[in-house]
Amino acid sequence: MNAPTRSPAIALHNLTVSYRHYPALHHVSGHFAQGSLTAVIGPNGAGKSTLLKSLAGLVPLDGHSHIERAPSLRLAYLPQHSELDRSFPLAVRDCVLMGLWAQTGAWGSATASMLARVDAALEAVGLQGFERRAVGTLSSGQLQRALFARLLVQDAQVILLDEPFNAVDSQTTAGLLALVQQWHRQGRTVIAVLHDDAQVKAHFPQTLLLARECIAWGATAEVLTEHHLARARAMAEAWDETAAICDIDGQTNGQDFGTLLAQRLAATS
Ligand SMILES: Nc1ncnc2c1ncn2[C@@H]1O[C@H](COP(=O)(O)OP(=O)(O)OP(=O)(O)O)[C@@H](O)[C@H]1O
Repeated sequence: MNAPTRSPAIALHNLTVSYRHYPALHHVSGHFAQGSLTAVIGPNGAGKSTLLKSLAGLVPLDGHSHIERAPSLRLAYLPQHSELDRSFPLAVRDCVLMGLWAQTGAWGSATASMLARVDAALEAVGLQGFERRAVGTLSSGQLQRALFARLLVQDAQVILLDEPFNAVDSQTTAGLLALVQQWHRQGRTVIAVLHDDAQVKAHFPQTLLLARECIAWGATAEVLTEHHLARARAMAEAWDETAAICDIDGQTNGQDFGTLLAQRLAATS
């Protein structure tokens, strides 16, 4: 199954990422079309966050992998909640202003127009009046809105969202989803890790289903089939957490991964 046919914003060539020689993601190839809106789904531990981190340039790729994108492409990344340090003493307005870091520089000061952009972004996410609040005092939903405001001021062409609606109530989710739709209409490329299949079906035209490798990638209705989902679950059950190497022939750590996987898949067909 192929990813969309519009020109690629980002192409993955045999993308493989390992942690301490243990493969979290392997041999993923395909592309995110420019302006596409893609959900990345899969079981826990499927490599979804690793994919986003590799796109953001935060983890090293294995030797034979390559991510192809224009060097000038501006990219914004929203990590998972659990990876944020909320104890850092930072006011909401400064947190959002960090989205303009490329323009302010590490020691530069914000101009009046930058502060106006920050305030407009805070208003767009319904956080006017919260400018001086410490981020550590915000609720989960308020913090996520502040982080979306930061994405707004970043004005990136590619936006990476890792479980953006986790621990967020339905009303806030609806508001944040409206922003995602707005980014899509503006022609930005949006890639979001999600766990809610109904949400994916309703709002995300493209889906990449991962189980450490690509199970399916294309139009959401064609990817979210019981066959593909069962295959992803079977892959997850067959994962060998102690495998020491990633081998393209399917042999891991001296064990016949292919035979084990075939048994699991036969049980689901
Ligand atoms: N920094 C790390 N060091 C070692 N192993 C890691 C690291 N980060 C992730 N992993 C491992 O890589 C695998 C893929 O993790 P990843 O977080 O990408 O999966 P995920 O699909 O996002 O999972 P979830 O749905 O649970 O968030 C997991 O087995 C995880 O334990």
